[in-house]
Amino acid sequence: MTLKLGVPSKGRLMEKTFQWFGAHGITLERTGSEREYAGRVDGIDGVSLILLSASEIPRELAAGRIHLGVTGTDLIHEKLALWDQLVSPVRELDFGHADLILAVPQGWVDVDTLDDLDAAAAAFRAHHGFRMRIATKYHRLVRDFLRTSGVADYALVDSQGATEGTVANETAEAIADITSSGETLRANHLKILGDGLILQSQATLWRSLTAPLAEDDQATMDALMTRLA
Ligand SMILES: Nc1ncnc2c1ncn2[C@@H]1O[C@H](COP(=O)(O)OP(=O)(O)OP(=O)(O)O)[C@@H](O)[C@H]1O
Ligand SMILES: O=P(O)(O)OC[C@H]1O[C@H](OP(=O)(O)OP(=O)(O)O)[C@H](O)[C@@H]1O
Repeated sequence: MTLKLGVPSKGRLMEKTFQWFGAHGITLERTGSEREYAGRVDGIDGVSLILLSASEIPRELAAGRIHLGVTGTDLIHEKLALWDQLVSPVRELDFGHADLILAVPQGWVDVDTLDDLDAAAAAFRAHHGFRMRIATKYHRLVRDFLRTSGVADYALVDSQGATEGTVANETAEAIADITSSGETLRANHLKILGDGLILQSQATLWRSLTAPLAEDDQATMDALMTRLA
């Protein structure tokens, strides 16, 4: 058997994950053609590389189909109810930093806090006859956050990308998405609510609490943990 390590298959997260493991003497690389999702691990025996979408890594860890995986805190908390019973964080990797935030149009001059948003939501419904729409792909995290904050008069609209554009496109009045430099928010004339920080995320190495470990896998896991410590 081999220990299965799930890593994002493309983009910033893949490159930085490869660099991070490289700095610990473990070489991860893609093999085959540019479009083939195959990979190799050098520098430690008994580990195989599984290239996956960052958003699917939580599910694979939870199902025990991979033993270890790199993905953002945001995706683990969003995709897995009771995440701490299914996975455990091994190391925060100090890249992929992003904040999940709630933002409204810059033109909403009277709305700077969640209390303001709550008042605006009630006024919006009275005026338009439907609930204020918040576009996001983080349904669980946003619902939990707004429940705790006492905001109830809204409807979530699913947006799997280009979320900041939904306000200009008039498919939503507010958004909840991740931000890092803030440029996408500014370019789309949105402002973050003063108390609108939902979650701070970064790329993290997670260990599955459900993946079965054969005896030789356990030895490989111990060796890997020592190398990454
Ligand atoms: N601008 C950013 N700066 C820093 N981290 C980011 C940024 N955008 C996304 N991330 C982080 O990268 C991780 C993957 O996000 P992304 O949305 O790119 O993945 P994905 O949609 O699952 O990818 P795929 O298209 O393969 O499904 C998340 O944990 C997210 O927090
Ligand atoms: O604060 P910034 O540095 O501008 O980064 C934030 C943007 O980055 C992510 O989008 P991504 O590039 O992954 O594209 P997406 O909108 O299709 O998810 C995120 O969804 C924001 O739109």
